[in-house]
Amino acid sequence: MKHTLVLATHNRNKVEELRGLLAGLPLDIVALPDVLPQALPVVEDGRTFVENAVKKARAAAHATMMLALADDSGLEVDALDGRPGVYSARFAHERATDSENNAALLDELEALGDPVSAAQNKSYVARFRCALALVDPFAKDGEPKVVEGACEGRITSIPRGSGGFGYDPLFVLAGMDKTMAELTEDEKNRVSHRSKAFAAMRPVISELIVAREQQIRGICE
Ligand SMILES: O=c1nc[nH]c2c1ncn2[C@H]1C[C@H](O)[C@@H](COP(=O)(O)OP(=O)(O)OP(=O)(O)O)O1
Ligand SMILES: [Mg+2]
Repeated sequence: MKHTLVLATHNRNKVEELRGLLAGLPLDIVALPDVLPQALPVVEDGRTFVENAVKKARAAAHATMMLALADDSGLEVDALDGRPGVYSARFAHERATDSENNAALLDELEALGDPVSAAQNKSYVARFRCALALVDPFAKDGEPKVVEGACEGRITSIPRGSGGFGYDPLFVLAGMDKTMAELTEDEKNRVSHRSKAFAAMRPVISELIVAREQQIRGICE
């Protein structure tokens, strides 16, 4: 039996990556914009990635009555005291594109000093963070299941690569001489903050599927 899971995101790149991560689970996966014609009025005003992920998953689960998985993620730069953080998607301005955000990030880093030389040193240390929230609209306790993952690296002032999305071309992976945008989708899905969070989410989803099937068998018997 297949269960339906809605990906509570309007970001097509996340949909693609999450589909790859969910492969092998007995799920029919749909993206929120494909099942709801209008965007849900979710204000991403949480103080943490977890709060925002829970808001998005709850809204999608209640609007669709499907099992909903949401992702809230972003970039933390040590030299900027953890910014852009939860404001990553709107770092340049409220409706910013990825390239506007990347330019805003480099502008801020440049204001701190020469980015090319500083990229070699600790001040440009950064990490991607991801919170994933799963909400089952039929769960008795109504509690979301939440996991987190992070991926360490540093910011380079010279963008490289055409894969991925967001800040990927500026993010050099720790221990590798590659930006996240120079990885294939499969490679990114082995190292990213999203994949690390998902490694903790996969068993949670599996257990939920087993529990649902037991429930259904109970009703049928
Ligand atoms: O793997 C990633 N590679 C590069 N950049 C990334 C990644 N993961 C998140 N990011 C950046 C993009 C965006 O500036 C922000 C996410 O913002 P976030 O609100 O979670 O997503 P979003 O608004 O694009 O879609 P939605 O809220 O509908 O899920 O962090
Ligand atoms: Mg968002």
